[in-house]
Amino acid sequence: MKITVVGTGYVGLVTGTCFAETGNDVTCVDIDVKKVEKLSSGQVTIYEPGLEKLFERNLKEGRLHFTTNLEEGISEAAVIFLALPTPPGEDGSADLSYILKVADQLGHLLKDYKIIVDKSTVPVGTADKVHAAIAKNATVDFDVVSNPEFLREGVAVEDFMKPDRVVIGTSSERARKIMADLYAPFVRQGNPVIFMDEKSAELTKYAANSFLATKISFMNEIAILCERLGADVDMVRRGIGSDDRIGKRFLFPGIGYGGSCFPKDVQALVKSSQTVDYDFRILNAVMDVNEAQKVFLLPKIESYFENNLQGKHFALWGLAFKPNTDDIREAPALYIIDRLLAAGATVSAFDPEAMPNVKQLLGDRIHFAEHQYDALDNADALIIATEWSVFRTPDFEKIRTNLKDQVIFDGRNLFESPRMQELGFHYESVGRQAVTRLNSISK
Ligand SMILES: NC(=O)c1ccc[n+]([C@@H]2O[C@H](COP(=O)([O-])OP(=O)(O)OC[C@H]3O[C@@H](n4cnc5c(N)ncnc54)[C@H](O)[C@@H]3O)[C@@H](O)[C@H]2O)c1
Ligand SMILES: O=c1ccn([C@@H]2O[C@H](COP(=O)(O)OP(=O)(O)O[C@H]3O[C@H](CO)[C@@H](O)[C@H](O)[C@H]3O)[C@@H](O)[C@H]2O)c(=O)[nH]1
Repeated sequence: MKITVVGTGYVGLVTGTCFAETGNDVTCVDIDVKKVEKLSSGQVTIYEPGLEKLFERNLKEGRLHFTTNLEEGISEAAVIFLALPTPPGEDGSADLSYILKVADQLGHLLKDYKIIVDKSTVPVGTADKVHAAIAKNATVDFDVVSNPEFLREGVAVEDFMKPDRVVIGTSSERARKIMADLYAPFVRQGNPVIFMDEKSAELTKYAANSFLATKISFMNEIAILCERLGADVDMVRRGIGSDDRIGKRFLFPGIGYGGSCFPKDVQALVKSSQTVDYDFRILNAVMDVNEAQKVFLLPKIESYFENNLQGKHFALWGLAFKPNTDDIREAPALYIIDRLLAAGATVSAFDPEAMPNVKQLLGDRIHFAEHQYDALDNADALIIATEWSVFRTPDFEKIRTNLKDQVIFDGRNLFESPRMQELGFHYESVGRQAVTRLNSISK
């Protein structure tokens, strides 16, 4: 099938590449000229494990094309996916201007029946708005379908190729058949395509993200209780996660959820609720807890250094909002850095992929280390903000000798507390009791 993806960012590039991989002829359209040039010349513009190989193969075999020209890009397509940004507007509700602008243009450009698919995360009622914006100028028949995307960054290819489910919202029988054909290769594993109306599909996406964010904020509050009551959140997590009704996943406490989706989508659902005169109380609490959680380590750090961070130097491992991505949108590490700098401290950071993005944002306000161990030089303490695999089994001897003082604040619970104590560290984490060194080995 010939398909077009409008918007070749994270979701657009993965969507286009994966549809090409299943034999479709895919044209990706983007207004970013540099991005289109890079992609056309074979350069993948995002860091996503497994994507490059698929991208190169499909580009070489002629199933992937890139253009900045919308008219040319959609001319032969049967299905047009809109994978455009829906950032928070000034009041926190989803900004639909990117989507509606393209919808408006499409109305002028459609020459035969096409399906226009909202792949972006959009509030309930957007399919109707997109339909109206196209219909204003269109002279041919078309359908608008809601097909939200559930991929996670870092495992995006796997999520797309083997989805837990595909949600397709449409009231058109014609569109339903074409969408079912398009997704047939992805649901061979027995996972379902769930057909529903457009509004339910739109709400499903927000409900999924908001529910997952709720799980995280809930566990972060349990972690606080664990610390105060003398319990261990790892034990509690295992204890409740073994109940199938609760499930093992997304119960990891930490320093808050970040990324380009949860923060904006939870906020957008709260705003949507307000438009129908409903105060979504649980989600307001989820957001409050997350705000506090992003800087959860700060009071621990301040207390250790007796409320004086002036002149202190910190090593920071992890800048991306989670491992296996270079994405720093709403990354908790950035909030920690801000607070440390404001308190007069300095920071030397290391991240396997995200440093170029942070450099663009912060310039020389912090130091970027060549290697994870270089970041430790002369540091008063190590702070861990992202659970990259390379941080999980470090050379503790190197940490000990490179750090000025053997102190670790771990926002991702990477290590076992008793072991850290044996190794001679002062170690504080999330939802577990702080341990202090048995034998202090200060330099
Ligand atoms: N990033 C994720 O993990 C993820 C997962 C599921 C859903 N989503 C949702 O998918 C949507 C897209 O997210 P993203 O992270 O891919 O965004 P992104 O910012 O990475 O990419 C958007 C792309 O659209 C392009 N663009 C903007 N205006 C355009 C126009 N008029 N014509 C053509 N291209 C245009 C931009 O240049 C950019 O390349 C959002 O609604 C997001 O909430 C994101
Ligand atoms: O137990 C957990 C799991 C996750 N997180 C944090 O939650 C955030 C989001 O993580 P994750 O969901 O893995 O990343 P995203 O790539 O943002 O994916 C989410 O957002 C996407 C965009 O809407 C959806 O498509 C995905 O289904 C949804 O998982 C990150 O900051 C994680 O550190 C935790 O703190 N504890």
